[in-house]
Amino acid sequence: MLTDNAEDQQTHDWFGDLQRLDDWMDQVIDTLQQGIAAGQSPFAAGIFHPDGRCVVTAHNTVRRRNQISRHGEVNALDEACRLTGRLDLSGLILVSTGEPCPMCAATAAMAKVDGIVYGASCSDILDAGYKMLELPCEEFFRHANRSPKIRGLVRRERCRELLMQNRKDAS
Ligand SMILES: Nc1nc2[nH]cnc2c(=O)[nH]1
Repeated sequence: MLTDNAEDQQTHDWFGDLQRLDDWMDQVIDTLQQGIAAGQSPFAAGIFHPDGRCVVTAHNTVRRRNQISRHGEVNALDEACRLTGRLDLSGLILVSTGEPCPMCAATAAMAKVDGIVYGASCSDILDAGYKMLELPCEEFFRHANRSPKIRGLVRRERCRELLMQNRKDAS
């Protein structure tokens, strides 16, 4: 049975807590900047409890690993599964500096996350020269049998700026 405290944590209105969403995105942006310093593409993601606690953050490692699927979101989801020992991440929130592409959205759906928060939009990512399948995340989930709560454009200007400063064709 849940204690009162645990119940509070489960029912916390993270979706409407704009300060919390900004704080989460700031943590993920720090990880993105570590990725850039390590020569990686400007994307990162994290997995959080609704009560605020961070399970993990991870940046994109496509270049370092030479693996096309190593997007920030997939790395964070994989690592959260490893750390928690669960393949079912229901109750947790995926926070990403960029709108999840269909591969990342599908991985989030498989992991059953309760929510997705993203910064830069699909069109911001394309503007910075990163090709993605042009299917907005909300559109993807309209066709899926699970629908996490989705909150986009959190710290969008900062996430977009980091994309534009690290354009794909800049190197
Ligand atoms: N959302 C997202 N889009 C990308 N496009 C290229 N890499 C990435 C990534 O890691 N995340």
